[in-house]
Amino acid sequence: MSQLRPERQDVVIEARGLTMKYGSNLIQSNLHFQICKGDVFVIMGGSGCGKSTLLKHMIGLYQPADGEILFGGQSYFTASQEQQQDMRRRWGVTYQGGALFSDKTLAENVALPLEQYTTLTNQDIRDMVHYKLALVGLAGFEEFYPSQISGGMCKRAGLARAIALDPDILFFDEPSAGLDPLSARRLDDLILQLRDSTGATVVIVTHELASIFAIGSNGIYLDANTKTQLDTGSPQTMLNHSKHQLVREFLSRGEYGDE
Ligand SMILES: Nc1ncnc2c1ncn2[C@@H]1O[C@H](COP(=O)(O)OP(=O)(O)OP(=O)(O)O)[C@@H](O)[C@H]1O
Repeated sequence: MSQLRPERQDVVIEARGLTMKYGSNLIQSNLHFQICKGDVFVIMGGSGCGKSTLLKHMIGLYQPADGEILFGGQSYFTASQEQQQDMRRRWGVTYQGGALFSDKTLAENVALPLEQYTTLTNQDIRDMVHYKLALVGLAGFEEFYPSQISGGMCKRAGLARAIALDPDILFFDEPSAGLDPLSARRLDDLILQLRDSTGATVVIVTHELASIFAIGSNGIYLDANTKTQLDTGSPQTMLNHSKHQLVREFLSRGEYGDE
């Protein structure tokens, strides 16, 4: 089993004995990890090991088969409806491709959570939308539809929507999938910049080794065969010191795996 980091005061998310299943199909069992404030926590592992599934459990889309995920000590599934709404309000989620509504402009897309969760006036919402789009480098694109901008811009617009409510935790599923290396790098920089300017904690599913090392401060490696975590900690530490050859191989694209 992997090493847990020592207990820290600023733990934002903690998984304890988390087991995830679809019906009777076991995906991962007995996961333990801690994510601290300001971490960029990377969920890693081979195809189909359950990375997206873990993210979906974290945001309350699926209930653990066993164990729990705690946010500041509170499980989403034992929280009251009011607490659940409050938790969701503090999460910003972006899916692959940005998942924008194609029949809405960028401004309308970013305005949605503000309309849903706040009592801001229309003018305040317009100002906030303008500010958030400017933060991700999309000032002036308010009236564009997703089909009129590039894939990278769509992802940035998705990010603007995710940060609309100034979330404490940002969740990303494969944010740079399909982007050219330069755009992927810019997205990484943007994620770090937003983390630094908002103080948010970031949880990210990614296959991109460059991203893993550029932005990951902490993470977990899930194994599809044994259906459990092989390691947790910083990607660099795992690369240099993981006792699992598979983890070192994964993080070095096969070049650093020999025992
Ligand atoms: N809604 C679902 N219902 C049933 N099985 C599912 C569901 N979603 C995913 N699975 C299965 O769970 C396993 C893990 O899927 P998941 O998408 O979490 O893996 P992943 O590590 O994110 O994969 P990839 O790297 O290929 O995106 C896969 O075998 C997948 O077929």
